[in-house]
Order: sequence, then C-alpha cells, then structure tokens
Amino acid sequence: MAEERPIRVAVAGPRGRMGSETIRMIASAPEFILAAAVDHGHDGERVGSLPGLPELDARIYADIADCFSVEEPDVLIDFTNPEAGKRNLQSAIEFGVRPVIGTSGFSNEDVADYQKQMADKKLGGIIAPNFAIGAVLVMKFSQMAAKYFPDVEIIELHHDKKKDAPSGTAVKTAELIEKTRQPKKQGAPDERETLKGARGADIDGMRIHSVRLPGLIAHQEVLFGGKGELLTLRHDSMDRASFMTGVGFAIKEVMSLDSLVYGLENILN
Ligand SMILES: NC(=O)C1=CN([C@@H]2O[C@H](COP(=O)(O)OP(=O)(O)OC[C@H]3O[C@@H](n4cnc5c(N)ncnc54)[C@H](OP(=O)(O)O)[C@@H]3O)[C@@H](O)[C@H]2O)C=CC1
Ligand SMILES: O=C(O)C1=N[C@H](C(=O)O)C[C@H](O)C1
Repeated sequence: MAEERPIRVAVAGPRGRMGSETIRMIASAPEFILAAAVDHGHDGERVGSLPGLPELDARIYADIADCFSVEEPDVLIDFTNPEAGKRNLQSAIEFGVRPVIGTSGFSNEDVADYQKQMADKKLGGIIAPNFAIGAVLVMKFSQMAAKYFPDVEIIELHHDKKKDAPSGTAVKTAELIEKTRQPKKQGAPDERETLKGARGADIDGMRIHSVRLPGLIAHQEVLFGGKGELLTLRHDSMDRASFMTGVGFAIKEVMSLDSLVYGLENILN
C-alpha cells in the first residue's frame, strides 16, 4: 500500500500561546508538515527565526491569499482573534483550504453562514471552542446532567491575558445544556443585584461567571444543584499541551469531512 503523504498545515497566529504550541506539535509529528505561517508581522521571515519556535524553514506570510496560492496547504489552523479568524476562515473557503479554527468569539450566525458556504462547496472544516478532550467530555456530561438538574451555573477560569469573556467553551457548554434542560429562570424570582454583574451573564436563565487571574491557564466548573445535593463537573488545562491531542485529531479528521463541524464532540467517537 502506498505510504500517505504528510498533511500540509498552515498556522495563523504563530507567535501566540496556542499558535506556537501548535507549531511545536506539528514539528514533532511525522504525519504533519508545516507548510507556512500567517502573521500580520514578520512577512517573508522563516518560522525558525521566531523566538521559542523550532528550526523550521516554513515561510511567514502577512497576506493569507498569497500564502494559500503559493503554498497550497491542505489545512489552515487559526488561533488569532475573532476579527482575523473570520477573515482567515473566509479566505480558506475561497481557496478550498480546510479550516480548523480554535479562535473563540464566533457567533452562532457566523457559524451558520460558514456552514452554508462550506456545504455548497463540500468543503470540510472544524470550529472547536475547546480542543482538550477532558473539556469536551465535561460539555457532554453537562448535557446529560442537565436533564435531571435544570439549575446550573458555569464558572470559567482563565489566565489574565485572555481577551474575551465569557469563554467560547462556557458558551458552547451552555448551548449543549440548553438541548436537554427545561427552560428555567434560576435563583429567587425577586432577586436583585445590588452590584451590577454580581449574578454573572445570563444564557437562557443560566448564569456564567468569568474569573481572570495570573497563574491560571483554562479551567471550567459546571455546578448542578438539586434537592439536598450538588453535582460539580470540573476540567483543568494545566498546560497548553492539553489542547494538542484534539488539534492533531482535528487535522486528520478534517481531511475526510465535507462540511463544517462546530464542536469536537460531534466527531469524537
Ligand atoms: N479552541 C481551543 O481549544 C483554544 C482556543 N483558544 C483561543 O485561541 C485564540 C488565541 O489564543 P492565544 O493563543 O492564547 O492568544 P495570543 O494572544 O497568545 O495569540 C494570538 C496571536 O494571533 C496574532 N494575530 C493577531 N492578528 C493576526 C492576524 N491578522 N494574522 C495572524 N496572526 C494574528 C497575535 O499577534 P499580535 O499579538 O501581534 O497581535 C498573537 O500572536 C483565542 O481566541 C482563544 O480564546 C485558546 C486556547 C485553546
Ligand atoms: O483563551 C484561552 O486560553 C482559551 N480559550 C478557549 C475558550 O474561550 O473557551 C478555550 C480554552 O478555554 C482556553
């Protein structure tokens, strides 16, 4: 049987916390090859010249269209910010490059729009609010638990450099819970906040609380309250390596998809 060629991957956001971790993972995986990086600075430089990155010869492009037309990668990985991520994803669709998007902050309307465009082109892609397998399991377990415990509050805790709140993971967890939970406004019917924000953000009557502190990486607790009992589901990413099993899995899976999947839970067996 013919040996499969490595999957050619372009990474947007190579200097970032997640982009750099992804490049280190790709460099150590014989089944992948770094085709290029996309960064709004450092145009024309080599990835290996960036601090903390492995000695790779792949070129950095400021213009993603140039990157796609010259390097013809199979897959784009994006860990940037919502504005750049949307531009990059749109460009990937135009060039027929399979997007694997980890960047958080996409709305459901954005996702639906990309799903339509990609279904029309039969292009595979993945948007995953969280690539850590344990975090995905907490989402699935939360969806199960909410059938029996409609009173739920989510506490997400992250490093203090994180720009968006609530986390994409917390929003996706709430969306999955909504599928099984009877709609309910929680807390006392006549509760009032004497300090604005004290009860957190409201999704369908559920509450999400966002903690930002140095020392944290990415953590989430989902608390379910019942008569005389409390169920707590918790996941901790202690290192960004925790996301790489899911990123590697997504790169391989996306090669055989023909539509855009939103959430790793939809492709984990
Ligand atoms: N799905 C998942 O499992 C995970 C998702 N995330 C999400 O990934 C995203 C990135 O997180 P993180 O790595 O911590 O953030 P960082 O801020 O560390 O990295 C983002 C990088 O993107 C760069 N960037 C900005 N604009 C562009 C552009 N137009 N083209 C290319 N690069 C650009 C930034 O450069 P500069 O600083 O110069 O602007 C920066 O180097 C966030 O949305 C976060 O929520 C994070 C962890 C896990
Ligand atoms: O910014 C982060 O760090 C993370 N962002 C993602 C999110 O918003 O859910 C995933 C993970 O929680 C880490």
